[in-house]
Amino acid sequence: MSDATLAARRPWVAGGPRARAAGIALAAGAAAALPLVAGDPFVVYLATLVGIYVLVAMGLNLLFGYAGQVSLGHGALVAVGAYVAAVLTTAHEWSFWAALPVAMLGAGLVGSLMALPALRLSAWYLALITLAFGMVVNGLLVEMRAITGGFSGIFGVPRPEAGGLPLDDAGFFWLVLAFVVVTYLVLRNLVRSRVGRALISVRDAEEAARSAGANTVRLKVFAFFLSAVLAGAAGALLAGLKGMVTPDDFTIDFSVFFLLVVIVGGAGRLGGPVVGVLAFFVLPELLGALAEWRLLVYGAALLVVAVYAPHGIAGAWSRWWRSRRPPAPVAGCLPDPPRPPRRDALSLTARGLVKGFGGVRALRSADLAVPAGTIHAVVGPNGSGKTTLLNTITGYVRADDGTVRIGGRAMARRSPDRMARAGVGRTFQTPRLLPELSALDNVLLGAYARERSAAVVIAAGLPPARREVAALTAEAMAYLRFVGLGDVAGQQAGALPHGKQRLLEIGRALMARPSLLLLDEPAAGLSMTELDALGRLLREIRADGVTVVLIEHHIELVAEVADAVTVLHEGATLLSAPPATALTDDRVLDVYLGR
Ligand SMILES: Nc1ncnc2c1ncn2[C@@H]1O[C@H](COP(=O)(O)OP(=O)(O)OP(=O)(O)O)[C@@H](O)[C@H]1O
Repeated sequence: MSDATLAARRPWVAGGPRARAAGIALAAGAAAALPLVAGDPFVVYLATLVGIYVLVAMGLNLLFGYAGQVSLGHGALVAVGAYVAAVLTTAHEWSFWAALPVAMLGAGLVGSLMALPALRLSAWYLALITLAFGMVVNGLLVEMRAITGGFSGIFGVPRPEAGGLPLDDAGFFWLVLAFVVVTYLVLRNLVRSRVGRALISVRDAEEAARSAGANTVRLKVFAFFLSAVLAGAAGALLAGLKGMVTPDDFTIDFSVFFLLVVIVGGAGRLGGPVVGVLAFFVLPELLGALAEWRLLVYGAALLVVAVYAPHGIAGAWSRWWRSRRPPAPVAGCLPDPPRPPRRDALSLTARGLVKGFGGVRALRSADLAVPAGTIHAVVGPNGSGKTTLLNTITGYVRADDGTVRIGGRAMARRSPDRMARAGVGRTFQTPRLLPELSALDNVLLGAYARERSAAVVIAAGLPPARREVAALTAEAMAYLRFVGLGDVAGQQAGALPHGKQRLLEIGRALMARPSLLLLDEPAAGLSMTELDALGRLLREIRADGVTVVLIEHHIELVAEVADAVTVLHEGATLLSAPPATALTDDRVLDVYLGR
C-alpha cells in the first residue's frame, strides 16, 4: 500500500502519526549529530553527498513513484541546476543564495518542457525521450564552451556563506540536511492530500482522476516541475559542495542511478529515496572493495527487488509492518457524518450523436432525453454503442456530430474534467480505482474539484487545509456508508471483491456531488443480495436530487428502478419509453433475440 494510505496517517489510529513524527524527529536529530561525532571529514562529505542524492531521488519519486512518469533524464536536470549556479557564482559573481533560486527555477522550467512529451507518450517512449534529452544536455554542456567551459567544466564555485564566511563541512551538511527534512515534510503533506491522490490516479487510473474533475495535463506538468526544482536545488548544492562542475558528473549513468535508487528503495513510498540511496550508494562506498563492483551490485539488487520485493525495500518493509498490525479501525472512531445535502438534478438531452472509430460506426444517430430527477436506463445488445454514448456525453470521446445539452446548456467539446466540474459524474464499465489506496481514499478522490485549499497551503500543512480534509473525510465516510461500504473504509480498494469495487466507484462519483450521474453497467458481476442493495441505492440517489443514467444489461433491475428506457441498436436510438412498454416492444425483442 502506498504512503498515502489511511492507516498511516489518520489521527485516530493509535500510535500512527505521532509515532512517525517522533521517528522523523529522532532520525533528523541523529543525522544532525553526525558531524559532531564523525572524526573523518570524508564521512561528513559522503553524508552531504547522500543528502543531495536523496533530494534528487525524492523529486524523481514524486514524478515516477507517485505520478507514474518515467524519467531517464533526471541527471540532466541536476546538471542544469549545477551549471546555472556555477555560471552565476563564478562568471557573474552572484552569491550562492542568490543563484540557488534561479538554479531551481531554471531546472523547473526545463523539467516542465520535459513534461510535454509525457502528455502524449506512453511510459516506454517517454523513457526514451527523456534519455535522449539527457544525452542532448550532456552534449550541450561540452559544446557551449564559452559558457560551460566545455570538457574542463567550471572551477571555483563558492560555497554558500553564513555571517560573511563560507560554510564549513559541518555547516554545509546541516544545510543539506535541512533541505532534505523540509522537502520530506512538504512532499509528505502533498502526497497525502488531494494532490497526491490525483497524482496516484494519473499513475493507476487516469480516467478516474478526470472523472473527479482533475486536469491531468496540469498535474503531470506540476509533477515534472516540482521534481525538476528539487533536482535543480540538488545540482546547485552539488556544485557548491564540490566547488566545480564538469560534464562527466552528469552522464547517463547518473540518471539511471537515480531511477534505480527509486525503484529499489520503493517507488511511491516516502522513505524509498532514503533507503534507496543508502542501499545503492553508501553500502558499496562503505564496503570499499564493493565500490568497484557497483554496476554488478546494482544489477543484482534490481533482479532481487523485481522478484522478491516489487514495491522496493521500503514497500516490503511497510507490508511486513502492516501484517503485524490490525487494520485501521476507521468507521467506529469517526463521529456520525452529516447527511450529504440534496442537489438540484440536471436534465440531459443528446441529439443526433455520431461517432466512428476508423471503419466502425459506433454511433450512427443516437438520441437521448432524460428529464431532471429521473432514472433513465439505456439498453441494447452488445456493441450497440451504449458505452460510446456515455463516453461521448462525458467528454471522454469526441463526437463527430450531434449535440449534448446538460441542464439546458450546450456542452460542446468539453473535456472530461470540465464535465465533472459542471456536475456530471460517472462510473466505468470496468471499475477504475486506485487499488493501493484505501476505500476511503478512493472516495476522497471524488472531492478533488471541490477542495479549496491551495497546493501551497496543503504543502505547508496549515490548519485550514487540515480542517477541510477533516470535514471531507467525514463526508466521504457518509458516502461509504451510503453505498454500504462503511465497514471496509480502511481496506485497500484493490483487495475488495468485484461487487464492492463497483459500489465504491459509485461512492467516489457521489463524493463529487454530481447533479447528473452516468453509470456503466453497475450491476455486472453483482450477487443477488448486492443487486437488491443496488436497486435501493439507485432510488435513494434519485431521491437525493441526482438524475441517473443507467447503462445496463440486467433487465430485471431496469424494470424495477427505471422511469424510462432508451433502446440502442447498431448505434441509433430504436425507441424511448417507460420500461413496461419498451421492454415488451416487438422491435426490441427482435433486436435482442436477433429475429
Ligand atoms: N475505441 C474504440 N476503437 C474502435 N472501436 C471501438 C472503440 N470503442 C468502441 N468501439 C466499437 O464500437 C462499437 C460499439 O461499442 P460500445 O462499447 O459502445 O458498445 P456497447 O453497447 O457498450 O457494448 P457492450 O454492451 O458489449 O459493452 C463496437 O463495435 C466496438 O467494437
